Amino acid sequence: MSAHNDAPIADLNQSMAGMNLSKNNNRPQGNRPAPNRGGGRGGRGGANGVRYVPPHLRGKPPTEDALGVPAVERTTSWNEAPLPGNAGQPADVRLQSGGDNWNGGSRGASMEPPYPQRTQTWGGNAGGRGGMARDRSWGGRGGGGTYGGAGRSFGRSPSQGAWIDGQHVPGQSNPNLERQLYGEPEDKDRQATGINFEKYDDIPVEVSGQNSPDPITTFEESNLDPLLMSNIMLARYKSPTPVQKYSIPIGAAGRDLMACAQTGSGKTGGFLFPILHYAFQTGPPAIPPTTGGSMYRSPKAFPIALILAPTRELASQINDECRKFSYRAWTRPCVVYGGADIGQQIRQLDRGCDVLIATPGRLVDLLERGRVSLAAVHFFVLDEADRMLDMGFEPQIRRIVEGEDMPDVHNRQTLMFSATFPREIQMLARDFLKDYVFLTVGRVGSTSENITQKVEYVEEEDKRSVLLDILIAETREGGLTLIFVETKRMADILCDFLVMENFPATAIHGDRTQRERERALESFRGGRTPIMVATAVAARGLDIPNVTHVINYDLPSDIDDYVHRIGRTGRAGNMGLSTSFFNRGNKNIVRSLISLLTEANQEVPQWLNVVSRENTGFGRGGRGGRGRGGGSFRSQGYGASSSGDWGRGGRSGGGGGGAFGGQDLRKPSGRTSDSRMGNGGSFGGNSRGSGFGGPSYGGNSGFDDPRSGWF
Ligand SMILES: Nc1ncnc2c1ncn2[C@@H]1O[C@H](COP(=O)(O)OP(=O)(O)OP(=O)(O)O)[C@@H](O)[C@H]1O
Repeated sequence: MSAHNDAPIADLNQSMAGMNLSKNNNRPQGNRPAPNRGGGRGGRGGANGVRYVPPHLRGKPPTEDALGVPAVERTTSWNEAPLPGNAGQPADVRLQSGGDNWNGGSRGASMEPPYPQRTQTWGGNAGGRGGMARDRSWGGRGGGGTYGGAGRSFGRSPSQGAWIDGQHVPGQSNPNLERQLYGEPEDKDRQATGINFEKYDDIPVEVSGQNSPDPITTFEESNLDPLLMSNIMLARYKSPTPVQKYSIPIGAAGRDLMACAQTGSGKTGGFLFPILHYAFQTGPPAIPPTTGGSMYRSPKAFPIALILAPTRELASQINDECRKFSYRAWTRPCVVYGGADIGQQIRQLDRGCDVLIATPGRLVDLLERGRVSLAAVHFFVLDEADRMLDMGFEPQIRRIVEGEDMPDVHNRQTLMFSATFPREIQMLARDFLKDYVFLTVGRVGSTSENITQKVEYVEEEDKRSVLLDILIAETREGGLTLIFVETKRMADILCDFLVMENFPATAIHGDRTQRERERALESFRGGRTPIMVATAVAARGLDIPNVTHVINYDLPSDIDDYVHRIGRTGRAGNMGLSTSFFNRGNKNIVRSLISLLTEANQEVPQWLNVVSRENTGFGRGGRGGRGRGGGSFRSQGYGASSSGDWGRGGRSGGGGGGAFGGQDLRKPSGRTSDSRMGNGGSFGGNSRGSGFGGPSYGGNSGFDDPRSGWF
């Protein structure tokens, strides 16, 4: 019996009657004993309908969450009450419920109410030892079956497909679940494609690598598995994005891929479609004989695909996408990440895990506990690959890839995706790839032209008032505003400030608990707090519909981080706006910022060009060199009251250091008399007397390495 058959128990018994249980086409008929646990727990679970209560919740009132934590806890933020869809349940409670819901996910739509009693039985109706094993078992007695068969009774629902006798048998349609997974056409919390979706096709694509397969132009010609196609149609994807046009045939041809495409252009589908196509066509893998469990060991998950992502929220989102495209299929996605109850995640893994989405730290933990084997991994994916291979993560990635039982590079398919890919990381990435295709849609690290990018000169001390100006002027119309700051502390401070000013804001950063992070994201996504202050933890990958404005309150020091941050808007062909506050602390980014703006046909403020030209002098004021008293940028008219347009005359007058060059920059392009640009800003003047690059700006005070909180 195959452990991957997750048809309902009753249906399964029927179908088993006519099944040749000994036939198992693509996996070894191991002579391992079936773990006692499967049958045994079936017995304990008893008949259908008995509700399983996890050990740590037994005897507790149902009002407590799955972690045993009371529902009420501190939120610094506005209105972070649970979403109606979640009915007061934190994500971890969702993990417990409905059959197709067992992976949870950050969206409130993760519930599958119709089948709770089935999915929470343990061992199913067969009961006792002879029943279907809960776990993947290895040809054991009592109908335990072999891996990949029908033994996974725990958590199944009628909509879960199965792999029976070498055939993929899709589960039954479930309109409720469909609504939850795919939403209604007009759902605001789903990313609808925007008016510029077709324009993705105008972006030049470059492919290098030997014998790269031809791209497809439509889904219809892709030869994707019919069930996957039907799920893609349910998701209302009409045509593939450029990265998908290439990655689908490249993936199907068994090739490795390093793909670089702009933010919001469908890279997630770019790797999920080839994985799921393969899985739906070939069924469960054979478990390598040396790595299976035994009756004395804990059960292990043997995913066929491992997808690594840098943040919990992104991992959760990929899991949601995977669930969407795995609807009615035999495959079960599963997500594990830090900050959440590991026991809960282990229970999820025990129920079956075919596509594992993980953050590296938690995966290493589970590998060390022997709960996951990578021996059956056919696809290894690094999403945000450049981030995953930078100094923060690289050792863990190497440990996972090289220090465990994952097939070597020649015996797996490796796919890497990102919107940015610094050259040195590309070189490093080669360690994990073989004969790969390198795909670029647009220039590596370019931004989407769907994002209108503005850069405003704002001194540090003026940022708050400028921000308020922007937020007040914003005609929100249901749009969401995401504000990036550099430190966790600043995220809290700014969020509190906005709340005090009566703006509905929340915050997300690495010092908040996972529950707080999830709630913040939910309340932002749902529009109850349409302003979210975030650190870099929210910079990559998050696909939140209706983010109409990204504000870089603090610019990052790395241009690639800028690309990812502003990429939270202007996705899937929609238009978006980004505003970045620039001041002397950001001189490091100026040149690359100008290149990026120019390339994306964005307006480059004249003053920014001047900053760039004078960059060599830009940082010297602090050292008391050029800045002292002379050559003040501002005294030459930038922000001087006489210049009118540049604001209010600055605070400190010119001359404090600066040395921004001696040009008259009055009336820079596009400025009106609003207060932002010159709102006390003193480009050359600096009341602290430190000049450009002085210690107060862009320094590290209060800076927390965002990496420390990424898990
Ligand atoms: N073929 C398609 N047709 C319509 N919508 C699509 C298609 N492919 C992806 N999308 C939608 O586009 C949005 C962005 O996709 P996705 O999150 O995969 O982008 P990405 O390239 O991974 O972005 P990032 O670089 O920020 O991670 C999602 O809401 C997704 O559902």
